Order: sequence, then C-alpha cells, then structure tokens
Amino acid sequence: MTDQLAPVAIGEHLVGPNQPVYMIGEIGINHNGDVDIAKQLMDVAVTAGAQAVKFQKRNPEVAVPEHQKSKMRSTPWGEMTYIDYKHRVEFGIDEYTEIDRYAKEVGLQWFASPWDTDSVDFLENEFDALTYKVASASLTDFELLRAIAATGEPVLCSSGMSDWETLDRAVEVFDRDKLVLMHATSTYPLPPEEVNLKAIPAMRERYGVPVGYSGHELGLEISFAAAALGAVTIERHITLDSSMWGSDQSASMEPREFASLVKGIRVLETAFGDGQKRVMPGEESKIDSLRKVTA
Ligand SMILES: C=C(OP(=O)(O)O)C(=O)O
Repeated sequence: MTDQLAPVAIGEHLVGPNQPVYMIGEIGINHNGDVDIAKQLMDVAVTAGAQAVKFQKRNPEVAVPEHQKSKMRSTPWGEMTYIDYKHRVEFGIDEYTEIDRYAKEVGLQWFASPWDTDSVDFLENEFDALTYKVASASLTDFELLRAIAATGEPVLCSSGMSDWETLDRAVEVFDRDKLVLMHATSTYPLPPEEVNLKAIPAMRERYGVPVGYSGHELGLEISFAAAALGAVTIERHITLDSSMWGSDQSASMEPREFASLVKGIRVLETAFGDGQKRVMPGEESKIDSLRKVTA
C-alpha cells in the first residue's frame, strides 16, 4: 500500500513514497522581520540540501485576538503593543518579492502557512503559490481550509493538537490527490513521550495519502526515525543562532545541525533499498570465504 501511493507534485519536486524526502527548513517568524536574515536562512537551507523553506503569513489585524492587541511587549525594537510588534515582524509585498526573487536565484522552493483568508489571497494573487501549508493551529478553521482548497494547489496539512475526528473533518475539505498530511505534536520543545511516531503509518493507512512529519523536538534521531517510518517530507524550524530573540528560536536547529539532518536523511534514502532479499555485490566474495556449505 505504502509504495503504491501516488506522489504529489510540488513544482518540480514529487513528494511521496520512493521519492527523495522533501526537506523543509521552517523559517516561520525566525527572520524577526528582517529580509536579510530570511535570505541567510534560505542560504542555510540550500547549503544543507533541503528542497524548500517555509514562512508564516498573517494579516495581524485579523490573526491577533482583539483582547491581545493593546497588550504591551518588550521587543528588541523597544516597548510596543502586541499588534504593533506583529506588524513589525510581518513580511509584506516588498519582502516576499525579494524572497521570491532570491529563491529563484538560489534554486530553492518557498511557500507559507497562511493563518487567515487574506493571507491566502495574498499568496495566491501575488505569487501564484506553489503549495500551501496548513498549520496545526488552523486545522479547525474551516473558512481558511476551504479558501486554501479552492486555490487548487497542493496542500501540506499538519495535524498537531488533534484527534482522529478533528483530522477526519479537515481531510474531507481537500482533494486527496493533492494532499500530503503531516504528523505533528504541537509541544515546544517536544519530549519523546509525546512524539507518537506510529501515527505516521496509521495516518497513511486511514487516509490513503502520503504522510510527512513536522517536528518540534530537539536533536536528530526522532526525525531520522520518522523517515524510517515512511515520512515523505520532514519540516524542522531553522535559525541562524538559537540564542537570538524570538519565541521559536530556542527550539530551532542551527545551520550545522540542519545540514547534518538533511545529510543523514539522504543516506537513509539510499539505505532503504527496495526490500527484495538478494545477495548484494559486496557480499559475493564473502560467500566463498565465509560459507562452509553452499546451497
Ligand atoms: C505552525 C506551523 O506548523 P506545524 O503545526 O506543523 O508546527 C506552521 O506551518 O505555521
């Protein structure tokens, strides 16, 4: 069943069984509103050998709850209201135009998780988005899910903070031929006892679509195990320096660690093989030297 699932095309990349794992560097809001930092993070993804980077797009006026807007916050740019801070770190048309240009220059895909329908319109109308990510937090926002589905683009849908019933209802909205689900647990940082990697094959069986993994743990081994369980895409947060200011920085991977992850995943892709039991070329001479009785 796993190997028979059709891959989903995201631009020139096929995401599915027997394809290279689609590695996503989640920049999210780790650019702190600075397009130069975003471009340095794109370089990190290219150097590591990832296929894509991801951002988060919001209209702060809609995305920030009314009662939070006037709360004061200390930021590297001084004391400001929460809504002013959200505007300060949000990229608009100029920054995304530069990101789009730079992505083409360095040969990297980019996309975003829109957190409101205005952001879907922005990404679709201004950039003809390659694909959309559904953040776990948005899984029950049916107006948003329907707007994303209506674009007709492929969808990477995350699944943290949800049970089967919640996920069943969200999956119904999308065309399964263009859907990749992503197992996720929305605990930051994610402790091993809450990872539940066996959900990857379980989701694949239940919905008959390729399943990937959006990880918030520290370290490499859980993402390696996700690939071994058939994750077709792996997304991890990246940062230039995990001590930088910002809510996601400390649970993000620094450049060398992300490069080690992608390198290790590429080794695993080769090592998975095809499952046919046969004598490998390197073993042939060993039959002669080690086996006393031959069949
Ligand atoms: C928060 C996001 O994703 P996830 O739920 O996979 O962590 C996101 O894509 O914006």
